[in-house]
Amino acid sequence: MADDKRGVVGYALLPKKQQSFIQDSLLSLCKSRGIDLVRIDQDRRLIDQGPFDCVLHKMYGDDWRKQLEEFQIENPNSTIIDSPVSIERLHNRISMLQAVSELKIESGTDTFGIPKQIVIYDKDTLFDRQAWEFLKYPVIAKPLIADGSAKSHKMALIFNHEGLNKLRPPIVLQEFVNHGGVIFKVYVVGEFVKCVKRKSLPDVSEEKLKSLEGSLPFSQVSNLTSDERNDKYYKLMDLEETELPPQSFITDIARGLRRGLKLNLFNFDVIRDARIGNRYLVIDINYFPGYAKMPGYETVLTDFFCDVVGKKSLSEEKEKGGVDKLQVVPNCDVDLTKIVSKTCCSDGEEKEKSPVLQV
Ligand SMILES: O=P(O)(O)O[C@@H]1[C@@H](OP(=O)(O)O)[C@H](OP(=O)(O)O)[C@H](O)[C@H](OP(=O)(O)O)[C@H]1OP(=O)(O)O
Ligand SMILES: Nc1ncnc2c1ncn2[C@@H]1O[C@H](COP(=O)(O)OP(=O)(O)O)[C@@H](O)[C@H]1O
Ligand SMILES: [Mg+2]
Ligand SMILES: [Mg+2]
Repeated sequence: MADDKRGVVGYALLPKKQQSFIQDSLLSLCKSRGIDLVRIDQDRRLIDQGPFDCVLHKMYGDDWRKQLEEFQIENPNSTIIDSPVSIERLHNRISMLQAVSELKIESGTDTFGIPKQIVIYDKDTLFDRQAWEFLKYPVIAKPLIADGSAKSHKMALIFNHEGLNKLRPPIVLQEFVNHGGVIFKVYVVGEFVKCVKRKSLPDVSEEKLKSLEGSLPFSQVSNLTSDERNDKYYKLMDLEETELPPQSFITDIARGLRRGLKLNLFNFDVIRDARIGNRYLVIDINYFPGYAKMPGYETVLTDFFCDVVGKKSLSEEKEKGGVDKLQVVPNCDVDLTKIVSKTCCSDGEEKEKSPVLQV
């Protein structure tokens, strides 16, 4: 694109996402760099709107997917961020983490992987302890489907057999790994990678486990409100004291995942195994996460949009075209493993997240 021609990025986001992501500060920075962010009207067909150099979206469903396909056929030069097929892989907590297991990275002394886990489709298997004897209590029960619904975030820490009663398969049972109560969130925007710290579930000692009963439901613990964060229980875990993982190691994983998943906009959650100080476990990958919580998100996203629509980024402008252009990961045709469309974890009731975890 000639650098004097404006780039147009159309966005299709749910109202909550639009509110958090499309901030005036982002709009004006984009504008000053020759990019217009334009809302896609979801009451009209996508194909009747535009032109868009890029379509940015976090919308689901067959109809939307068809609209994107139609749009791409009519507008082959437009870039869709990201391909619905690639995004769908993240809607299943098993296929999501397979991408991590498939990664081959030379990592020196630090190692990475995923926690031991099993997918449970029925109650018989759930209560058949032999079927998952390789998992020791405590375990975390997660809904198999991670489609962004409130239900898909409802989890439970299971301390013993009694805690299984409230679970509703299909679920993933995953080994709970003590990690010092701090989680690392790694935000990826194209080639850009940023790792931040957030509070997580506290460790469960073997001693404590003996006295714990049944299960403990929780939801989106890393998104605590500031009141919850100041609660004396969470204050025990000192975020500042916790060292970040080595940046180059995290960047290698992030870039490997980006290529493996064929996605440009995602984040992943990493914990450091408290038993083995240099072992890192990826536990969750999210499409188009809450970027507005990332310091300087406006610059990072604006640079990315410039790359996508073929405009010079700020650093290129400064260096007068001296650096290579970033490559947007192209759309792909990944064959999805089994995707189940409905699931429920725990007792399925609408419970509030529990700010104070009595572990
Ligand atoms: O709303 P936010 O800003 O907390 O962002 C959520 C993410 O929080 P994070 O950026 O990782 O702290 C959140 O990440 P977690 O699953 O909490 O690790 C999800 O990405 C969530 O999307 P969805 O509900 O899974 O579709 C994200 O929600 P949406 O903004 O997409 O609704
Ligand atoms: N295997 C695990 N071991 C220890 N803590 C975990 C594990 N899996 C998840 N958690 C904790 O539970 C939280 C929610 O789990 P996660 O898989 O990230 O679900 P969500 O998609 O709702 O964010 C994590 O942020 C972390 O605090
Ligand atoms: Mg998470
Ligand atoms: Mg998630």
